[in-house]
Amino acid sequence: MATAAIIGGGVIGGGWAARFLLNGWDVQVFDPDPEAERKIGEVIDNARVSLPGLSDTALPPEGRLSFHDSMSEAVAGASWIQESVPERLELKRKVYQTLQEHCEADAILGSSTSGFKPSELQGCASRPEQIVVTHPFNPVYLMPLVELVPTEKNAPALIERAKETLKGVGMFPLHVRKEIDAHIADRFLEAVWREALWLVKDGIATTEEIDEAIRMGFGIRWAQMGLFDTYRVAGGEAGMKHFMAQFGPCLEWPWTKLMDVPEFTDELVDLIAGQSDAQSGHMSIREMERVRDNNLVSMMRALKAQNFASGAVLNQHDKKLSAEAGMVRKSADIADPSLPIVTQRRAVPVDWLDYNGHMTESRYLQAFADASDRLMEIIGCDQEYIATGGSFFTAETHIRHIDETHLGSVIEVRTRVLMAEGKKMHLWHEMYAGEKLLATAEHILIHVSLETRRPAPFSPEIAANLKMIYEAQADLPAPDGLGRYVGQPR
Ligand SMILES: NC(=O)C1=CN([C@@H]2O[C@H](COP(=O)(O)OP(=O)(O)OC[C@H]3O[C@@H](n4cnc5c(N)ncnc54)[C@H](O)[C@@H]3O)[C@@H](O)[C@H]2O)C=CC1
Ligand SMILES: C[N+](C)(C)CC(=O)CC(=O)[O-]
Repeated sequence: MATAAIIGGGVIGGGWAARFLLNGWDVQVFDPDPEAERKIGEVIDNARVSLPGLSDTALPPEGRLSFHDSMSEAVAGASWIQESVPERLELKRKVYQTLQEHCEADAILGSSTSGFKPSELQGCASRPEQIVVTHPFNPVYLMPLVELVPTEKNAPALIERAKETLKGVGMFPLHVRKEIDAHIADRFLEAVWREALWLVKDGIATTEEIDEAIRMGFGIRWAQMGLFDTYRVAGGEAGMKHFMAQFGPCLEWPWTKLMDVPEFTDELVDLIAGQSDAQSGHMSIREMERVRDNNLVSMMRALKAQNFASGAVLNQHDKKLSAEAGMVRKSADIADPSLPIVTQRRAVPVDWLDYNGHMTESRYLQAFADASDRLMEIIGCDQEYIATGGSFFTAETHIRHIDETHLGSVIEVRTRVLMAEGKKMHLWHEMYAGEKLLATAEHILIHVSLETRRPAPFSPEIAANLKMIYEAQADLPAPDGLGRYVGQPR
C-alpha cells in the first residue's frame, strides 16, 4: 500500500487527503491546528459522496487515515509528500528543511503553492531535486488539473514518476515547462478576479451579476473547449485568423483595466463581502460545497459521455480502476464459472437520483444493460467482434425493484446464464449493495447480424463460452422471481 503525507490540512490539504485516501493510499496528516481532524473529516465525508460518483466502476478500498503530532512521524514511509501550508515563502522553506531531515530521499515533495516558483521553494533546501510544484484546484478530490512545475534541478525520471502518481489517483498533470509566478491557470484567474473587482468597485455590476455572466455563458464553454478552441469556432469557417482579425483591434480599445488592481480599502472589502453575503449568505459553506460538488460531478459525467476534456481523463481512470479491481473481461478470467459472474461494481452517482431521493428507475435498466454488455464482452461479443457484424439485441426485459438504492452506495450486479441456444440467450441479473438484494432483471437477448438486422446463429466462440457458463451454473437453484409477470401477486 502506498503512503502519502499531507503537511497542512486546510482547504487544499484536506482535499489532497481525500483524493489519495479514496484512491486507496494510506494518508498520514500533520497540521498543528487542533481542529484539523474535524475539518478534514468533513471534507472527506463530502468527497466520499461525490468522488465515487465520477467513476463507472468501483474505487479501490479506502486507505488508512492517521493524524500525527510531528512532521517526522507523518512522513515516515511516505513516497509522496504534499505540502499545503499557508502561502508564505519563509514558512514553506522552513517546513521543507524539517521535512527533508526526516523524509525518504527519493520521496516526491509536491507543493500546492498557487504563486511561488519551484526555484523559490528549492532555494534553501538540502535536496532541491526532490521538490516540485504540484498546484491543484479546489476541490482537489474532484478537479483533475494539477500544474506540475519542475526546474532543471528535478531529474526527468522524478518528473515522470510524479506524472504517473498523479494520473494514478485520477488527476491530469499539466507539465508547466517554464516556471513563472502563478503558473498558467492562476494567471487567468487573477486577471479575471482583478477585472471583477473593478466592476464591483465602479458600481457597474454586483457580485451576483458577475457570477451570472460567467455561469450562464463563457464558464460553460470554457469547461469543455477552453479558450483557444472556443475562439477558433467563433471565427466561423475561416477559423482563428478571422477571429483575430475581427476582435484583435478591440484589445486596444479602453475595455480593460487588467493591469491595475483596485486598492483593498475597508470600503471595497465591505462592499464585496456585503454583496456576497446578500447573494449566498443563506447557505453554509459546507452546503455550498455540496451544491458545487454535485454540479461538478454532473457536468464531468456529461463530458464522460462525450469522452471529451475532463470526461476523457475520467474514462481513462475508469479503465485502470476496473483492471486493478480484477473485473472479469473474458471467459478465461472467470475464477469459478459455477457462481454468478460479477458484471458491474460501481457507486451510485448524483445524476442517478430522482425527486424521491433514491436511484431513479431508468438507471436500474442502465446498470443492468451495462451488466449485459459486460457479459457479452466476456463471452466474446466485444467491440472487435461487433465490428465484424455480429451482436446482440435485447428482445425482452423484466425488472423487479426490491429495495431502495441510495447516493454513493456501491452496487454490484451478479449475472447468470439461464439458457443459451441457437440465437437466443436468457440472462438473470441480481443487483446488491453488500449482501442486500436491491433489484433483479431478466432479459432475453437475440444474436443478430448487423448487416441484415435479423437473428443469426452465435459464432462458435460465443456458443462455446455460453455453453461453458450455462453448464457450470446449471446446478444453482432457480432464481426467486424468475418468469414473473407484471402485477403477479407477491
Ligand atoms: N484555497 C485555494 O483555493 C487554493 C490554495 N492553494 C494553495 O494551497 C496552500 C494552502 O492553502 P489553503 O489550504 O487554502 O489554506 P488553509 O488556510 O485552508 O490551510 C492551511 C493549513 O496549514 C496549516 N498549517 C499552518 N502552519 C503549518 C505548519 N507549519 N505545518 C503544517 N501545517 C500548517 C494550518 O493549520 C491550516 O490548516 C497555499 O499554498 C495555497 O496557495 C492552491 C490551490 C487552491
Ligand atoms: C485563489 N487561488 C489563487 C488560491 C486559487 C488557486 O490557486 C486555484 C483554484 O482552485 O482556483
